[in-house]
Amino acid sequence: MLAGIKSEMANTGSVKLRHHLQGAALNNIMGSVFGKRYNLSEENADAEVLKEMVREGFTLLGAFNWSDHLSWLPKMFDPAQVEKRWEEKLNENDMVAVLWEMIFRGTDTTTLLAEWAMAELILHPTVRSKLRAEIDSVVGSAGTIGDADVAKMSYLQAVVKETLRAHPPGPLLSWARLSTDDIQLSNGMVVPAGTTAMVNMWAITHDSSIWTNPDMFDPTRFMVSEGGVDIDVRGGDLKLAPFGAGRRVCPGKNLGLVTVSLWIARLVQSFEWGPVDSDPVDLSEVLKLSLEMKKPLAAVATARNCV
Ligand code: HEM
Repeated sequence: MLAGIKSEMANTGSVKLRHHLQGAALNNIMGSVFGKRYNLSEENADAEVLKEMVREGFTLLGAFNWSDHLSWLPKMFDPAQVEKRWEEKLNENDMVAVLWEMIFRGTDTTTLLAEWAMAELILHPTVRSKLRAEIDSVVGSAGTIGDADVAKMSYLQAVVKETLRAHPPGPLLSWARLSTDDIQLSNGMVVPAGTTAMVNMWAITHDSSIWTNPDMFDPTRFMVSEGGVDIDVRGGDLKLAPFGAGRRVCPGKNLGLVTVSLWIARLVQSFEWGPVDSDPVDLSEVLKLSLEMKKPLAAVATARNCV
């Protein structure tokens, strides 16, 4: 990824970060699932097909589905035999689906989170230099950053948490859920069995009764040493549960957090980042199944001596 960014900068004078992140994300997941990696410095038909499948998967999953709202419909019309297969054991198609789900869920989420984080870092030079100072203090300006180093970087983790709060990649978690029983809420309301419910995590993470200045990008809110609070973003605190919580919590949450933290640390260590004057950073959002930057991030990345 770093070499690709350097080369695009040399050729065009600026860099569109998203496709570099998508390539790295795909390689990461394909490496974990199939032990396979692509050489992304040249065109690769397989990798392009996979990226297109991920894009299509998100569009389909986010599309309106009558069966989510009319619980009797699948009993009458169920071409994929979903109802019948509840009773069966996992077959080969199910296993393919599980592996595909990891590729599909693990690629876009990490890409988008890293893109949002870099956009905020470009807009906030003081946050960026504080992060750079932390990275340099842990590994030096040219040291290779590993997972163990990331664990020592509390400000980096705060930057990732603040990005998850400001721009949760799955703002509606998995969109629709169907309640199987009547559920009594703590405020006295009852959600009757058979209700389709959505959790709006974006609304929770922007609620001013929960967060001070929710529209401000401020990683120190998670720095205990600076008066902030350390929140477990992996489902332990519903104020900020960008991976969901409970039985259907994201199984890739630890991998996602480590991956994105490592990418951001390496990107900040390796390049000086700045905006493109003719193409400024725009934080407008577009909601697909995930929350994307409407205008993909363009930046100027000047290599430091460690690349
Ligand atoms: C920063 C990165 C990531 C974010 C923000 C994220 C977020 C989410 C969210 C919000 C859900 C839905 C949870 C719910 O409905 O309660 C989910 C589900 C899921 N995620 Fe992730 N995810 C990330 C990375 C990954 C990775 C790296 C993988 C795979 C290796 C992965 C695999 C899955 C799978 C398989 C599900 C479906 C779980 C189920 O339905 O039971 N995710 N993720």
